[in-house]
Amino acid sequence: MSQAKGICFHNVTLVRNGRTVIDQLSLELSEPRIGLIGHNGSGKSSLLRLINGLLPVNAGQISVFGQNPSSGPEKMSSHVGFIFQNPDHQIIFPTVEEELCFGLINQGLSKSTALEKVMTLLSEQGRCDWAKRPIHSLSDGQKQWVCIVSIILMNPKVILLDEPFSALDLPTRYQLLSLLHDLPQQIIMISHELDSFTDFDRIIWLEQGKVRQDGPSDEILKAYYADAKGVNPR
Ligand SMILES: Nc1ncnc2c1ncn2[C@@H]1O[C@H](COP(=O)(O)OP(=O)(O)OP(=O)(O)O)[C@@H](O)[C@H]1O
Repeated sequence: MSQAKGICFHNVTLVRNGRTVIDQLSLELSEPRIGLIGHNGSGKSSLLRLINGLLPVNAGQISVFGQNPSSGPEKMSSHVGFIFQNPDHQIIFPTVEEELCFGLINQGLSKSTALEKVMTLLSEQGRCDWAKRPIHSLSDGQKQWVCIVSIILMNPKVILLDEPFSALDLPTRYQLLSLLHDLPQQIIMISHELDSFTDFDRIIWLEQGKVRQDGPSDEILKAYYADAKGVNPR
């Protein structure tokens, strides 16, 4: 298994509640933009959770930039940022400023340096006035923006997004997609909104914890649509 360069799965199996949900999966994930698709329950979220150590493997090995995710999500946080579907599962502080400072302070920055970084980024985004805003006053899209920005501040090597747009309207989705589009980090994203994968390098289609198809996004999305419409019944 090649190490250090990126994310590698070698014969990985994950069992949840007695059911095999990732089945002897071997993958190298090195492209800058990778999409994960598949029907409900096919194992997409489980796969992302293996990468940042939220779930431990039952068999096989995973290497994430040379590190074993079994060291746990906190240890992985300098390499891996995770954005959940529901921002309320991620946000823990009452104001935007406190939420954004938290990860940086966890990474060892002083409170004042963390605040300086947060204010610089808010200013770059034209949102200085957001610093003191109570989280409960934000819409779902605005909360998701805070989650994405909090991950960007921590500067991980890869950002994992688990259906980040499912509760958002179209304009908010496009704003967040444009924010993600310009980031230098590798992105691995799950979405059922397939037009979110415009410009992605690679799409992996999961089925029952195995790869059904894997390749350039146009090709795989076309096959997925055709399958869903029953054009290519198996
Ligand atoms: N917390 C859990 N405990 C036990 N089993 C779980 C848990 N979450 C999911 N599973 C099981 O793991 C399998 C894969 O689920 P997973 O959430 O990874 O699929 P998914 O492809 O992300 O689905 P969806 O598109 O519905 O989000 C499913 O069979 C599901 O029942």
